[in-house]
Amino acid sequence: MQGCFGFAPTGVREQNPHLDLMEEDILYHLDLGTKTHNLPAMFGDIKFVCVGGSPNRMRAFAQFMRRELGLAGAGEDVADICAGSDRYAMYRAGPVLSISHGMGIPSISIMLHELIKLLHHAKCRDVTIIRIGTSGGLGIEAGSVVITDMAVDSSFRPRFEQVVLDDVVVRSTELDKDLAEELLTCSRDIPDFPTLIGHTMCTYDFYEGQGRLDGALCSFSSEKKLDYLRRAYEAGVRNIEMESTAFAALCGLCGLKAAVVCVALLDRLQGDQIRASHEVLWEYQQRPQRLIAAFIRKRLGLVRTD
Ligand SMILES: O=P(O)(O)O[C@H]1O[C@H](CO)[C@@H](O)[C@H]1O
Ligand SMILES: O=c1cc[nH]c(=O)[nH]1
Repeated sequence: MQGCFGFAPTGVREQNPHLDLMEEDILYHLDLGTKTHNLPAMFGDIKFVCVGGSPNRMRAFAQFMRRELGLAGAGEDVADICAGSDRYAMYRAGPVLSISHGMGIPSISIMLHELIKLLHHAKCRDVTIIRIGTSGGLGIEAGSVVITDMAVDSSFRPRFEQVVLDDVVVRSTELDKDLAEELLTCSRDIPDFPTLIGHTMCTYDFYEGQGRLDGALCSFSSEKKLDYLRRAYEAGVRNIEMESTAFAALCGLCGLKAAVVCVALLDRLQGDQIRASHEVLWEYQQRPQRLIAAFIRKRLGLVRTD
């Protein structure tokens, strides 16, 4: 079959027949390409891909993973593989790739198209991809980590609508249930913060789209906001962010086992503004990273000696 992607042992689920007709594939926003780079040599052994909004977070995660995996060069700065492009940043730590995706669905979609093609060109197999992000919690304590069982849209439906030409194509947002359970099991070894499984609501906006009263525009009352957030809670939503439905849809269609793990920066039933200090927020951001490091170490059969 032409232009197929099949990272999971179960094989192919999506195809782009045009790709095989192209002599060269330029991954413009990553500043990589099939003629300019030896992608199988650079990335063929990648087994885990972790993505998150901010370049600094993803650099810190790669440095942290180097230490956690006991790799040579741990403690030194890591090089940005996409330094020729200032759209996204990409770092490596052994079999782990750490990439930033910016904010919102358009930004993560562009990155994922190019990343998935990169993994395909590099002939990667059995890749697990995890979004490690931040979110607004719903009825949960700030600092809690939510492992997403289902990514839902702002009407609490497990679907992602992609406009393709002049059609709206509806895609499933199912995530890998076994992977979510495996992550929950790993979290039991990290007692310093609560971790739970729940639905994650993905919106197109941080302010009106997430029912905030503190944006430049707001046309609803405090009562309407709370009614909406309470209905979301009753539908099983435990946190709100801005990429999970597109992430789940694209990864699922391309055969990647995917998970979303986000820390809650606040409880949206209590307020809208993020008031925690930079130090507290930095520590919160590290919580999903610690959980994923424990998961990767376990998958690689590494035993803690410290
Ligand atoms: O913390 P990250 O992963 O960037 O993601 C969350 O933070 C951003 C909003 O502040 C949105 O992109 C949302 O999804
Ligand atoms: O409330 C929040 C916090 C982080 N990210 C979001 O998308 N929403």
